[in-house]
Amino acid sequence: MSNNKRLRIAIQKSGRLSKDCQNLLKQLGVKLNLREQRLIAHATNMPIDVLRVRDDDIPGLVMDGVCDLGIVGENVLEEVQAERRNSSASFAVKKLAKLDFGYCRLALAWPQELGAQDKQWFNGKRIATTYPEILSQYLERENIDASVVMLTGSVEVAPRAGLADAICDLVSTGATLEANGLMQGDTILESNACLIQNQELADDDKLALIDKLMPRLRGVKQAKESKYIMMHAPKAKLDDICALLPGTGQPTLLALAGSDDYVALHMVSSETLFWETMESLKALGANSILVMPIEKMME
Ligand SMILES: Nc1ncnc2c1ncn2[C@@H]1O[C@H](COP(=O)(O)OP(=O)(O)OP(=O)(O)O)[C@@H](O)[C@H]1O
Ligand SMILES: O=P(O)(O)OC[C@H]1O[C@H](OP(=O)(O)OP(=O)(O)O)[C@H](O)[C@@H]1O
Ligand SMILES: [Mg+2]
Repeated sequence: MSNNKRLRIAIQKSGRLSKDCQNLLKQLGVKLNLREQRLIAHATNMPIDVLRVRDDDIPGLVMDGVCDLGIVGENVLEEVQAERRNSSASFAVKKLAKLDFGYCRLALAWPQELGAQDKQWFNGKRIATTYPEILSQYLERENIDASVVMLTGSVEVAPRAGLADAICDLVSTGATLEANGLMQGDTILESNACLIQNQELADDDKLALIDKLMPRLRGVKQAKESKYIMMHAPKAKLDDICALLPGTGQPTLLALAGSDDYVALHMVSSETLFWETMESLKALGANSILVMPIEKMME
């Protein structure tokens, strides 16, 4: 257990999740002095320390209580959980939130020249992956008798190198598969980054700090999805205009200096305005239509 009085958060040191994790902490109001080479960064305005490590180590650090919180891909979390379930190490964590970055999927792929294949094709084949536990569970579920070849990197070259017949790897744009002449098959897992907490965390001050950060996290997410919409709207068409606006929120109507026919209409919407809706609003006589991003929100 961490007996440090400061809340310890583990994030990826350098890789796909690093920038997004740093941005998130900044949006939550955590001021960090991140010097590139430092393993631990201390927040200057809250009792928080950020540990920067390899993503593979993050679930274990949180499960063992070395860190109180961690941000990691669900793919890595599931793999480590399955690994630890087989040994007698602790594997439970509390998933506090699924985050809106780090999206990727774990998918099967094989050489393009073999053409489309069904699941039965994998029987007797060798599949290279960095996620042996997740893959084995899938194979068992689907009743496929294939062998798993564990590689920690460059999985895409395995078929060409003769190390395996197929692969099971992370895909986001599909560019890496294409560059290696591979064809994508079933998705085994869809993954986002997530925020996890040590399950046995009992320190009241740390729990209170997490309780303070969680509404901020929700606020950041909500703000990202929301827009502030403003326009000048003809009074005579207000009902038609409101019917076109997304969401159920009531707009604010303000008098427009020098005009008896128009009002200024403002509203916070949970979604953006599509061009088509803006054109319809304009056709009803609205003008000066603005759709603006929102930085922070608290309801
Ligand atoms: N296109 C993508 N490919 C791989 N991972 C992605 C992608 N998009 C998002 N991710 C997520 O980012 C996580 C980290 O990916 P990255 O490639 O930086 O890991 P890594 O090479 O294992 O880094 P580390 O050195 O920390 O072990 C992945 O586990 C996954 O959750
Ligand atoms: O579908 P794509 O958009 O091409 O992304 C998929 C690739 O990205 C990841 O590797 P990454 O680039 O993070 O490098 P790494 O394997 O060295 O970690 C992953 O292992 C794939 O190789
Ligand atoms: Mg890693």
